This record gives sequence, C-alpha cells and structure tokens, in this order.
Amino acid sequence: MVSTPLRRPRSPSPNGEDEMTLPEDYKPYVPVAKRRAQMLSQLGSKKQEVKKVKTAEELEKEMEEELREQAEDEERAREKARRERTLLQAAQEVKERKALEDAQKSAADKEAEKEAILLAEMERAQKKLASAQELAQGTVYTESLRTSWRPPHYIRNLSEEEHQVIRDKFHIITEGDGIPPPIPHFADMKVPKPILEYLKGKGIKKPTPIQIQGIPTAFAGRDMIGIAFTGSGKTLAFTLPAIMQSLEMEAKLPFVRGEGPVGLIICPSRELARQTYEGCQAMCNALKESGNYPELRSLLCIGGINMADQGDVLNRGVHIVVATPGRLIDMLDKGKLNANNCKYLCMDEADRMIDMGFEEDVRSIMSHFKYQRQTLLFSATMPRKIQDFAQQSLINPILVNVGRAGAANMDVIQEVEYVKQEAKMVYLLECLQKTPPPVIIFSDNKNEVDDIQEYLLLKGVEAVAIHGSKTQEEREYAIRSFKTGAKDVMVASGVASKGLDFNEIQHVIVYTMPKEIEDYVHEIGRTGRSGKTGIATTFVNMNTSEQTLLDLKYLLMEAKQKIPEFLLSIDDPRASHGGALKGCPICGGLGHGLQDCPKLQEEQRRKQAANTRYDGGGY
Ligand SMILES: Nc1ncnc2c1ncn2[C@@H]1O[C@H](COP(=O)(O)OP(=O)(O)OP(=O)(O)O)[C@@H](O)[C@H]1O
Repeated sequence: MVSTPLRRPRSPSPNGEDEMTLPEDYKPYVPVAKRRAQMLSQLGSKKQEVKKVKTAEELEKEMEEELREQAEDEERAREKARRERTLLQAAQEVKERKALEDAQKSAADKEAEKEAILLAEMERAQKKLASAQELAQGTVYTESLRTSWRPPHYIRNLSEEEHQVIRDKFHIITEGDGIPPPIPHFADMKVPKPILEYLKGKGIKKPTPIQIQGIPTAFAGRDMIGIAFTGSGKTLAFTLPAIMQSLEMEAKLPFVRGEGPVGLIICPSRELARQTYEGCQAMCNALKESGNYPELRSLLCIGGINMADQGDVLNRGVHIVVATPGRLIDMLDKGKLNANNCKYLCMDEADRMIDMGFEEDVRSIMSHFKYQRQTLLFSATMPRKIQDFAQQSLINPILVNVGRAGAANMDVIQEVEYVKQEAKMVYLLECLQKTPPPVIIFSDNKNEVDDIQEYLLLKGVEAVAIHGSKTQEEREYAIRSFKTGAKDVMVASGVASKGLDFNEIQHVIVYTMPKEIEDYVHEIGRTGRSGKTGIATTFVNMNTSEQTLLDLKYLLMEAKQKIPEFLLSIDDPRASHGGALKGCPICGGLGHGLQDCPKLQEEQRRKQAANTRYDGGGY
C-alpha cells in the first residue's frame, strides 16, 4: 500500500512570492568554527551567571564535550550519506548493466527472428517434390513402402529400452515414428551369405554405427535421412538395401529388356558414382558367383562415358543404376531408361547435390516416377536445406544421425599451421615428409592445383592432379594411378574429390582453407577412414577470413584437437550475446550465424549472377 504524504498548509508569503516550505524542526547549518565561537561567547556570559554553581573549567569541558559530540554526529551523517551514495551508484550500475544485457538479448532475439523469417521464405520457395503425374492427380503418399524383410525374432523381442541401449552405445541418434531396431551384426540383418563373405574379404566384419541403424531402417522400406561423418561407411548402408530390393523383385519375376531399374542411386560427381557403382557391382558379382542367387545387373550412368559399352546390361534389364543427374535425365528423357519399376531412390551427398545446383535436376528426375518409392538421403553434413528438401520428398522419414551433422571425423588428427602465402609451396615439401604416401593436397583453385602439381613434379614427387577443368580421361587416369599406388600424391580441387574413398590415405594437406567449413570437413575426411587414424595439415594465413578461422576454431574444439595460439586469440562477437552458440542452420558451421553463412552468400551470388545474365538477354 502506498501512503499519501501529509502536507502542512502553508501560510501565504507576506510579499506574495512563492516561498519554499521548511519543516518545523528545520535548523540552518552553522559551521563548527562559527558554532565554537558562538558557544565561547555564550560561555563568557554563562560563566558569570553560573559562577556560583560550576567552575569555568567545568563549563568549558562540558562545552568541549558537546562540540565533540556534534562533530561526531556530523561525521556519522557524512558517512551515512557516503554509504547511501555508494549504494545508489551500485544500484545504478546494476540497472545499466541490466539495460545493456536486455539490449543485447533483444539483439539476439531480433537475429533469431530474422533467421526464422529467412528460413520461412526459403521453405516457401521450395515446391513439393513429386512426379508430374502425382502432382496432377494430387496423389499424396502417407505410408512408407512395405518390404518382406523382418528383423530376426530375438531382436524383435527386445524392448524399445533395450534397442535404445544399443543406440546409446554406438552414439546413434534417431528421430521419427516406429524406428526399426538397431542391429549390431550383419548376419542378424539377414544379408545373403555371399555378400557377407565378400565383405569379410574386404575387412568389413561388423557394421559401423550408421550401418547398424541405417541398414535395418532401409531394409524395412522406410524413408530415411542418414547423417554420419566422412568415411563412416554410408555407401554400404545405401547400396545393400538397393541390392536386397532388387533380389526381392527379381525373385518375383525376372527382369527382361527394357525393365528396371529397381534401385536408383544418384551421386553429385562422376567419380563418386563410379566408385559406388564398382562397390555395388562387386556385391552383385559375389551373389551371382555363389550360384545360389540370380544375376543382378547394375549400370553406371554418367557423363563422359559411352553408354553403348553397357548396351548388354540395358538389353537384358537393369536392377540398379548409379548415376549423375545430367546423364540420367538425358537417358530418362530419351526413353532409354524409365523409372516405372523404380522402388528405391537414394541421393548420396544430398547436400552437395543441392549446393551444386542439381535441385532442378532432382525435380526433373522425380517427375519420371510413376509409383511410390522409398527415398533415402545420405550426407556427411545436414544443412537446413536438406531438412526442407527431405520434408518435401520423404514420407514419414527416420533420421539416423551419428555424431553432430557437420562434425569432423574424430579419427583425423587436425593440425592447423600459420604459413605465409609466399612460403606455402616450399613448406609443402617439408610437410610431405610427415607421413609416407599416399597423400592428398587440396586447393579450391584450379590454377593453384596445376601450379602445385608442376612444382612437385619438378621436385621429383610423383603427383597427379584432378579438378573440374580436366577431361574425363585425365580425371580417370589420375584417380586410377593414385588408387593403385602408382602415384604418391594427388593434388585436387575440393569439388572433384568429394566422397571419394581412396585406400588408406595417410595425410591430407589442405593447402588453401576453403571458405565453407563443410568443405573442409569433407576434405580432411579423405583420411581417417574405416576406423584408422589419419593426419590433416591445414595452412592458414592472412588470406583466410576471420569467420572461416572461427568456424575452424569451434570445429577443432568440438573434435578435441589442439588449437593453435593464433586461433585461440580470435574472439567470437556472438559470444558476448551470452547463451550457448548454436550451429548455423544452413551449413552447420559453429563460428557464424545464418546471415553470415558463406554458403547462403554464395547461393545469393549465384542467383544474382543468373538474374543478371537473364536480364541482359543472354538467353
Ligand atoms: N563396417 C565396416 N567395417 C570396416 N570398414 C568399412 C565398413 N563399412 C565400410 N567400410 C570401409 O570404410 C571406407 C569408407 O566408407 P564409405 O566410402 O562408405 O564412407 P562414407 O561415409 O560414404 O564417406 P564420405 O562421406 O567421405 O563419402 C570404405 O573403404 C569402406 O570399404
């Protein structure tokens, strides 16, 4: 309750002017010296009056005492005022600090709001991914595809809690409804024996975490988003289900000319497609050679090769097609292939596919489907765009995630070194001594790739080079000679070698740090594969942007790597906003927010360039 202060009525001022009202007990201030003088003069007169009662000395003493007490009272009052002032000041400081924090908090909130608007816009910009027929007929699938595969009895009998214990043990994170159980042994997945034998021969005896959860999920016919770090065995997790589906279909009714494929695997690069195709074909061969299974035929469908060479496969019906988008669309448009029987669609490196502008191509491929298919997206990173993409093309999907999307492989020892631009080439030679071959050197600049190769050749190092401007033959020669060990070093542009699985790379040298941390994760991921440890050395210098360095710093921290002093000293402007830092929703980088995402900026730049070209009448 608030009490109303009592106010005394004022008597009007005699001169009519407004006077300040003084309290009744008001005493004007008289300095100590003046009071002492007044008292002494009073004392003089009092001395005579009380002469008979008290001696002058006694009176003087009394006065002194009184004065001392007054002085002490004053000092106490001053002290009280001082204390009040300090308290007031402290309260003011607290108030100011709170106001500042509030302002910062609202800045962070504003940022989050902006991000939400941007993301919503991006979502709206994407159309539903479906075939022309489905769109025209308004077909909406609500249930996953059914397959005849079931986990073995003893696994089905385990409780959900027991399944979760296995997931936790292997750091598998899942999201979705009715998630199939994780299965930690290939044999329990009911994988055909000849394939098990083949895998064993390649040293693949136990499934990796992404395979433990991913293979049963795919075998059960569920749509899925598979996220796992580089080199964690994603390829097997999506080729094996394609083979199983093909076996099931072939067993029902053997494929004849013009039929198929059952499984379609799309990769962003020719090299990656070839590698996936070879792995797939090897498993099909193992089945056929066992004599107990029908022949399954796979087809490689990429630019730069003569499709007539695979005419035999096309003539007899094809079960699995591994393709790059451009050549696949060409084949579908020309009617050399059709998706009428296709039940299984997988996009490897889906994030890269979208980055490389294949989104429209994927839409175009989707438009060839007549019936529901099982769709899988695999990626080492999980930008927001993939989540949106999945939402538009997957039905009741399951997310299988091993480790944070975009995190680096923990089996890679990451060493970051500050090397001046002009010293890089010479230092590279020294750096090559760190490990025996094979070694991969990355640079995002094609000219730099050529320069490095030339320099190494001059220095007597057996090096090959690969980048986007090389011919198909040159690229294939480089990969072949490096894979077989004929060449010790491969100098590569990041794009040309994404997802490639080379044998036991000892050392990756990131000669020029890529702008996008995702690319860096892919590059260093060429080593430290299938559980082996590898080394990655990265050169940074003044040319590396602070934001990239910040992304790198957080990535190193997350992977519990040694952080060089110069990285430690970089402050994160967002850290002052307080609260935990969340990764960029676009690329997963930990050192920046959505608005500073280099990926988003690159995309906007591309769009702008395309618009400018269009406006300029270039088409
Ligand atoms: N269960 C396993 N046990 C041991 N090695 C395996 C297993 N599964 C796959 N591998 C091997 O691990 C290597 C990496 O596998 P893979 O290429 O599928 O990785 P990835 O996750 O696709 O990597 P990236 O994201 O870089 O493409 C391959 O040589 C593969 O033969």
